[in-house]
Amino acid sequence: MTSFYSLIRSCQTDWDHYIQHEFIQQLGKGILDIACFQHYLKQDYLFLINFSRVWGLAVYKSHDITEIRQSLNSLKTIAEVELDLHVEYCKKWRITENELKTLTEAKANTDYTQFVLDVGLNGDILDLHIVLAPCLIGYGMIANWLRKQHWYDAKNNPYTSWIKMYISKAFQQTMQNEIAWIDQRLLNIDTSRFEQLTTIFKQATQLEANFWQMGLDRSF
Ligand SMILES: Cc1ncc(CN)c(N)n1
Repeated sequence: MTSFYSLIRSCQTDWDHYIQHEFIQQLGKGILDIACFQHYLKQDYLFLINFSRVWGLAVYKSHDITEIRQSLNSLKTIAEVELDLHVEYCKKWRITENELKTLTEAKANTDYTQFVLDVGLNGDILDLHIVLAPCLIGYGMIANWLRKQHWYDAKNNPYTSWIKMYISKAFQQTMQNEIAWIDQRLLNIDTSRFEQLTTIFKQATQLEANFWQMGLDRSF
């Protein structure tokens, strides 16, 4: 049976590279250079703004009022809650709001958001959810993977607060709801449609891994 996990299996090597990326391993061990994490956080502010635009697109692409409300809810959560939390979180890492507003967008960031927006504009609501899946579901799975590692020492790790956001019940529940939504839509698709979706999923997964690499290299 085709399910969300079939998408992962279709690009297992890329998926593992993303979930277990060097950036994540160093973060989990608490040895990631703070400058790399700060660079990542700054770029992620720009990413979240673009990400909220994509949910706006999902509102437009929705089939019915239930889907409209669902997408609107995601848009509101990012624009009204997550972005404010991100700005506050950045302050703890000595990144000012002014700095966030005057950032230059890194290539890995532009490439990723451009791809997501292109898929969103040209595809349907299912394409949109699939292109966003490595982002939404991937971070929850990264947090779960980190939790399973023996070297995760929560007390002495400066990045524990970041990991906790994605281990949280609220985030894990959102992730499970998204997996269920996708599973439902994958039930009745044919092989060629599934192949289209695997191409989108694989590319988005690679672009997420590039985002980690951008953080690690502090590149623009
Ligand atoms: C680049 C990226 N990907 C995913 C997430 C988690 N929604 C994020 N904050 N930033």
